[in-house]
Amino acid sequence: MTIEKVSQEAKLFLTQYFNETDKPYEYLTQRIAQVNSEIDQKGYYTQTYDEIVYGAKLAWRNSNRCIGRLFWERIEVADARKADTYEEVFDYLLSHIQLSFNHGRIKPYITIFRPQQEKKNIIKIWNHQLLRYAGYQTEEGIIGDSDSIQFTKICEGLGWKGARTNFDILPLVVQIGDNHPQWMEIPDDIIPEIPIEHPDYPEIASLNLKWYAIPIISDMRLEIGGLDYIAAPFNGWYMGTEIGARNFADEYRYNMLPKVAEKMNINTKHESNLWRDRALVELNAAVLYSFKKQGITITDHHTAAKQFEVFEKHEAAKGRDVTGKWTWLIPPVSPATTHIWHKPYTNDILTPNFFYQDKSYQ
Ligand code: HEM
Ligand SMILES: N=C(Nc1cccc(CNC[C@@H]2CCCN2)c1)c1cccs1
Repeated sequence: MTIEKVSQEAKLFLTQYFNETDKPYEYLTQRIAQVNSEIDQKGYYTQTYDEIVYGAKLAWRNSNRCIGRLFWERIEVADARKADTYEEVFDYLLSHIQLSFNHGRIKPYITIFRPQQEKKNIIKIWNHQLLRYAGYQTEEGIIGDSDSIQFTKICEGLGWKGARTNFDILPLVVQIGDNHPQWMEIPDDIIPEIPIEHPDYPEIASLNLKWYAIPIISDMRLEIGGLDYIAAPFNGWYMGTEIGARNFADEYRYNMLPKVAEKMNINTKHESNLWRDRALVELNAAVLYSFKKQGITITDHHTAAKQFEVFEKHEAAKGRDVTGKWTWLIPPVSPATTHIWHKPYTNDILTPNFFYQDKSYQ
């Protein structure tokens, strides 16, 4: 991005921020003048804490694929822009896991490291999520999460050794500047995991399924006012279908539907008895039941859709259009039972926002 572009994006963001928070106009013109002189000197500018907080909230509100946006104003921000060493970065990441977990009452949280524009000691997080299971391709087939096979190879190449169970939590992998990446095992006692059981089908527990409590996305770029925060891990809480209808159900992932059907004693010979759908619903019910039993925040897809509908009403009341990506907003279980199925959304890309970025490894 050229420095003219940074200045233009800064002005757009600051104007939106000051207007939406009813700050006096002269404060805005002063801040824009200050930012422009800093950009003239350094080619970039430093945002205030309040600016990165509002920027993170706007990025969430603008996330077209997110059904959880009702709570966009309720996110806590850890300002990690001063972090400079591997020790400091790993410490922020472990704190993020613990503070967002909050003994099960999960808090939306984002940790923001320095922007790419600062050039020195650029921090890159190689993990897709801070908590995720390893995957291994073996002669006998796949062990663990097939989504992680490539990253697991990278980790083992860096010296990490997985136990080769279906649920090995991967190490944190961080790279500062052009230095060699460093990895760190996450201590067992801060990894919240939930064993999966079903209130009416006791046999399901014997599948020995479990999943980690918090999804913390750590490989997206947060863009605010022309600055690129390429390390800005953020979390919400899970929607049960993510685990029950995708992670456990996809054939190329844990492929559990045939096993769940067997534990429910339903015949799997003919698709026409909908054994796959019965297994899917009860697996999703088991995920929701198990999280709730352990007191861990989770939402079902019906509640999440209703909350999204309230978000749409709030935005309309503020005179703002809701942008969305329909194919991501509809849940993978019973999508047509939600209002989302029955209405169109425009997928305009606004900033601030979260974007995919090239993997730090290939
Ligand atoms: C508070 C509870 C939240 C829930 C229940 C929720 C739910 C979801 C779900 C189900 C998806 C689709 C994921 C998939 O299909 O792989 C999603 C996508 C997304 N969410 Fe949320 N979300 C929440 C909070 C947040 C927060 C706090 C942020 C950021 C500050 C966020 C940003 C995003 C983004 C950027 C995507 C798209 C990711 C991609 O394109 O791969 N969400 N959300
Ligand atoms: N509940 C969540 N789920 C979520 C959100 C964004 C991205 C993801 C991971 N999506 C990647 C997978 C793999 C391909 C399609 N989905 C999960 C949240 C994660 C972080 C904040 S909310």
